[in-house]
Amino acid sequence: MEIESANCKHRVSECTDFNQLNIERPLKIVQDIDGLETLVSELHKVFSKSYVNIQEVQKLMSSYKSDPKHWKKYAKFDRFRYTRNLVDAGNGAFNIMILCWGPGHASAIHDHADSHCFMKLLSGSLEEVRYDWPNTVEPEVLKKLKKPTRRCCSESEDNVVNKMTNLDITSDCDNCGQKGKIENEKCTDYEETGYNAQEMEEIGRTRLDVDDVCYINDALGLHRMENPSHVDGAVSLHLYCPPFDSCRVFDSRTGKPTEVKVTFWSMYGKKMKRVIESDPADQE
Ligand SMILES: N[C@@H](CS(=O)O)C(=O)O
Ligand SMILES: [Fe+2]
Repeated sequence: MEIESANCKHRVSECTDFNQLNIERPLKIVQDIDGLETLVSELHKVFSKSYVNIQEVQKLMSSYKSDPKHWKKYAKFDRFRYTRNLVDAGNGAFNIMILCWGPGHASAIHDHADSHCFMKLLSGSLEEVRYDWPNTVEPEVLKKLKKPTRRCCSESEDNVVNKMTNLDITSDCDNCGQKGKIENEKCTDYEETGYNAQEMEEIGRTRLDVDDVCYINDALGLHRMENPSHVDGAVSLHLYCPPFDSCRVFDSRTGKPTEVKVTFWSMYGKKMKRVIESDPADQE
């Protein structure tokens, strides 16, 4: 399947072919959408169709040239952590928001709740750090991809060939109780903490410059974003489809996931009342 035919109106795990999701590099195309409002209305047009391909969304986002006068009313910073500022709720099909990163602000390692995530840098610079999924957590998309596993009691000799990641979740065999290989080999922390801890593996870093667009979904791994500047803020534009209001954050030392709510700092340019709860804005 070609990249053009990936329908991002659906959750990532509902896509029928996963190879096309692998857009790893920031896209650099400069065209001429002349304002954020125009971009949003173009996105509405695209998402009113039943079939929306990933590249179409990426191209649209690339076609808009960032200009602070278009988005400054949404750019509300906090001293302590990055903020999420809703621009448009996309008629329920997507949401688009502006994230403001103060100097040194970073997100925790997180997933994207089985949604497609497009991101464009509007100002400053950001670094994306990608991670492999920890062996102990299986995302929806990989459950779908997984072929029948070889069982230790030899009911099935099917080989598991997982092309997307080395995800390897093993557990005791239901029939004979034999322990999974990974569990036997890597259980040093398990007895003390009750959790099979494993340091998370970094699989790549990408520096984003202004107007670059990149894309991630759970099939491609986990990530965290960081504003590497200790002086300047950064502003990014994020589009999620379908929209989500919670995701998982991961402890980089153990891979342990925690479900967190994601909230908005402002909506449509108006600051929200402060609700104290955790989200992926926690610093490393
Ligand atoms: N996905 C994160 C921002 S980022 O670090 O990609 C969020 O929506 O808060
Ligand atoms: Fe993210």
